[in-house]
Amino acid sequence: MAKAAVMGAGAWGTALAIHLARCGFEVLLWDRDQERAAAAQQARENEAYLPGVPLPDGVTVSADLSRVAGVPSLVLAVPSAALREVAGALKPYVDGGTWAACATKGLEEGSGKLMHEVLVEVLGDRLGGWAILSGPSFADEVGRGLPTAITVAQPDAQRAEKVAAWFRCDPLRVYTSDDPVGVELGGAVKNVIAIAAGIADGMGLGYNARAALITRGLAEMSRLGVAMGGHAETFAGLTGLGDLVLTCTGPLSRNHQLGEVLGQGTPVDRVSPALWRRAEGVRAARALHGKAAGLGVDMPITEQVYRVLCEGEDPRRAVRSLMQRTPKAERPLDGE
Ligand SMILES: NC(=O)C1=CN([C@@H]2O[C@H](COP(=O)(O)OP(=O)(O)OC[C@H]3O[C@@H](n4cnc5c(N)ncnc54)[C@H](O)[C@@H]3O)[C@@H](O)[C@H]2O)C=CC1
Ligand SMILES: O=C(CO)COP(=O)(O)O
Repeated sequence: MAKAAVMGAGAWGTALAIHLARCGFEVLLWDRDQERAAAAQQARENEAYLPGVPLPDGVTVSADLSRVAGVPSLVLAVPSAALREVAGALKPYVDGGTWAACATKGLEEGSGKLMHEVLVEVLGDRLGGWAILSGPSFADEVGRGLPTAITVAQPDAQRAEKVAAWFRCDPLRVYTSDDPVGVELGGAVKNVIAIAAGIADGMGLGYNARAALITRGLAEMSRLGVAMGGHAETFAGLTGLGDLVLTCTGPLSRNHQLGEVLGQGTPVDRVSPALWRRAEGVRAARALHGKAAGLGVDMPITEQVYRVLCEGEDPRRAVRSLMQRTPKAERPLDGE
């Protein structure tokens, strides 16, 4: 039986491990926490992160990293803040026979690097190959076997196809892309826009405001993505528009949930630490703030989310600032 290892036993890692077991893999699900790993292995359920979804027989949960040695298919599903550390810890256990799919959505804070750049920097010379996995995919729904479409991205089509094939069984439909920059950037920016949409919903601003945020969020995502070397059309796909629609409208999104409590008037320092930590958009807003400024790209919604999260801006003032910007012609994919 083919073997796979999923790094990170949070909601997404657990859902992907369950899915790979469905596709016929014998899966090691690695949790950094020994006690939690033992509890999930015993209960056949990850009660802490994906409650109510049983672990199939093909999934073994363990905190023993050395069990990754010799496993050819690796999936990284840790938060962006942990990717460099976890990839570094994997060094002794991977070799040219190991291929890695990175399912993390975000940018490295400080460096502003994309996740595949971090992965290649740390493990690139050891791995046989890598790809990015992204798209509109709530872990809970994938875990429960609901139909989902995702994208696997790699500049080389054959390599993308090799990794996409791991995930190709019901209920996942897996597309490929040759644009990892665009695919990844979409997944990082949508988290920030989902916070904005959550804020608007929390303030009761209505469906019109939400539609405007999704559309103008797509415009700023595309602007930055193209400036970074991504392809404009990628942002109209699953990993751009698709994931924006999901997380800006779906109450399951942690980023949307965070925005909603802020929009309802909870001050930033009163937000539950777990929600703050689990919303990738917080780290992405900080990273994108620097990146957009460095590249001279205008990202007004991201900028206002950054101000609300990091500078204590009142969401009502943030909305006013966005509404009072100088009127201009609408050029959705490359203009202002
Ligand atoms: N939950 C979802 O529906 C989806 C999440 N993602 C992405 O997957 C990544 C992980 O998200 P979730 O699983 O939802 O997060 P989560 O909050 O459910 O779980 C995070 C997991 O990472 C572990 N972790 C945290 N710091 C660590 C470290 N330093 N070393 C090792 N492990 C560490 C935690 O113990 C926990 O098991 C994020 O980038 C997220 O954007 C992508 C698609 C769907
Ligand atoms: O990326 C996701 C779905 O595609 C999950 O979104 P949240 O991290 O906002 O929950």
